[in-house]
Amino acid sequence: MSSDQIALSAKPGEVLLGINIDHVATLRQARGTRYPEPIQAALVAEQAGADAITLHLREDRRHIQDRDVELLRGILQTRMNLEMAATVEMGDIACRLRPADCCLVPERREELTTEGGLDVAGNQPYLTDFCARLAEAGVRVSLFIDATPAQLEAAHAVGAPVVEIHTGHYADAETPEARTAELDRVRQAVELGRSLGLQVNAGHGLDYHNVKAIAAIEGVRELNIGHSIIARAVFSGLDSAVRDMKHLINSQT
Ligand SMILES: CC(=O)[C@@H](O)[C@H](O)COP(=O)(O)O
Ligand SMILES: NCC(=O)COP(=O)(O)O
Repeated sequence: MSSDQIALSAKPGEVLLGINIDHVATLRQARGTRYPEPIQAALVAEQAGADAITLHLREDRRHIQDRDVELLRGILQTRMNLEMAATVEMGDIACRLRPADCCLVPERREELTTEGGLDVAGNQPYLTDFCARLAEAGVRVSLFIDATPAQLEAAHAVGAPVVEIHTGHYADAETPEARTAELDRVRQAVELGRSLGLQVNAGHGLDYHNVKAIAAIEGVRELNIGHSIIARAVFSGLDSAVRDMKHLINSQT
C-alpha cells in the first residue's frame, strides 16, 4: 500500500498520529550502544497504530543518525516524515532518500529542543526554491511554523502544501489564561491555514494531559508527538503508549 493510500485509508475526520522516535535514539546515543534500536521502535509504533513515523536528522546528529533514516526509508510500512533544517546538506539527503514527507524546522546547535517555528516570512525566496526542489523530487513539504497569519500566508506563498503549527507555546503556558490564549492562537491558525488550502498539522510538547484540546480543533489533520510518548513507554511500553495516544486524540469524550 503506497503512503498516499495509507493516508487515504484513514477514516474521514480521524486525526492522524505521527510518532517521533528521536528520543529512542537519544537513549541509544547516551552510551553509544546498539540499543534501544529506533528501527524496532518505529515498527512497534506502526503496529500499534501510528499513521507516520517522524524523525529529526539534526545537523549535530545528537540523536537520529543517517543510518537510521536510510534503513527506515526501506522498512517503514506507513509514511516517513523526515524533519530537517533547510540546508544544502539536508536538501541533498532528502532528494536522495525521497521520504513521503519532509518537515522543515529551524535548528540551533545550542538549543535543547526546537524553540520556535521556521521564519518562512523572512526567507521566502530561499524557501520557495527549496520547497520546489523537494516537490520536484516527489517529496511532500511541510513547514513547522508559529501560529501567526504572516507565517501561514508565507507558507502558502512559498508553495508548501502542508504546515505544522508549533504547539510549544501552548504546551509551555504557565497559567490557564495563557494556555487558553495560545489554544485560540492555534485554532485561528488552523482556520486560516485551511482557508488557504493547506493541510494543517500540529506538534511539539503535546502530551496525554494537553493533547485533547488541540486534537479537537476542527481541521487539524495530523499530530506529531514524540517526547511524551517515549517517556510513557519507559513505564508502560511503546505499544500501549502509542495506542493510548491514538485513542485519546480520536475519542469524543
Ligand atoms: C520540530 C519539533 O518540535 C520536533 O519534532 C523536533 O524533533 C524537536 O527536536 P528534538 O526531537 O531534538 O527535541
Ligand atoms: N514536530 C513535533 C514532533 O515531531 C514531536 O515533538 P515532541 O512531541 O517530541 O515535542
